[in-house]
Amino acid sequence: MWRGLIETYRDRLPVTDSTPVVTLHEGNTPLLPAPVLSRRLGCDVHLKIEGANPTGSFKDRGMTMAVSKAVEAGNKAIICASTGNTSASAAAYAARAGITCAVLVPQGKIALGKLAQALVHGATLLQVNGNFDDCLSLASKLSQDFPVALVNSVNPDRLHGQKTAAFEIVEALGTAPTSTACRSATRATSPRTGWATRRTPTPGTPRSGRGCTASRRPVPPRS
Ligand SMILES: N[C@@H](CCOP(=O)(O)O)C(=O)O
Repeated sequence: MWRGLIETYRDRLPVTDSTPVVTLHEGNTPLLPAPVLSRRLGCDVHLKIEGANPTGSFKDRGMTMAVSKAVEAGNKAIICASTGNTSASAAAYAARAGITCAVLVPQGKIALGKLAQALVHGATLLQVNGNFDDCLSLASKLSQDFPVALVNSVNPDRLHGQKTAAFEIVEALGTAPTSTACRSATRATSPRTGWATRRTPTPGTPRSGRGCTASRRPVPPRS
């Protein structure tokens, strides 16, 4: 049975035997061949279906790490700024860990379905009269002034979790892809995914011969 990212990739993550693993069995998402896009772009395109994660987004990859490490450090509460997916994920993992989750959202600028997920999982919602950056500054200040862990992707543990998508991609393809692309909303994830695919051992393939560029630009068509 799939036991979630931390158990699967613990040799490549900053965890020890004493790290409490907070998991909803995230990861192991399908890598779907995309024939229409492949024809249009002139190369083999695969789509990683991250919506198949427990709360419906790739954020769960990072959140299993961030919440596990927050609990390991003795935190009884986490905080995040969000416009949607991060709040749903943070709330679900906090509920799993039995700790408090506070979510700062820009008033009127959050996806309602995601807001509902956060509330259903018991998060405390603070609406801020400002934009996402204002929420993040406030969340960051609160995490400095109070014993509460910030779980936005400025938290390096989040990025360690999110890089695991690369391990799954390489395992599914049997080799590193030429290029990975993430939508721009995942600023922190794109370089980290490229970093990880470059460093994932691929049996039978010289590692140095397989480059991977994390890019937000489409892959140029083959001539
Ligand atoms: N669009 C994001 C904003 C938070 O990003 P994060 O990478 O810091 O979690 C969201 O889902 O709220």
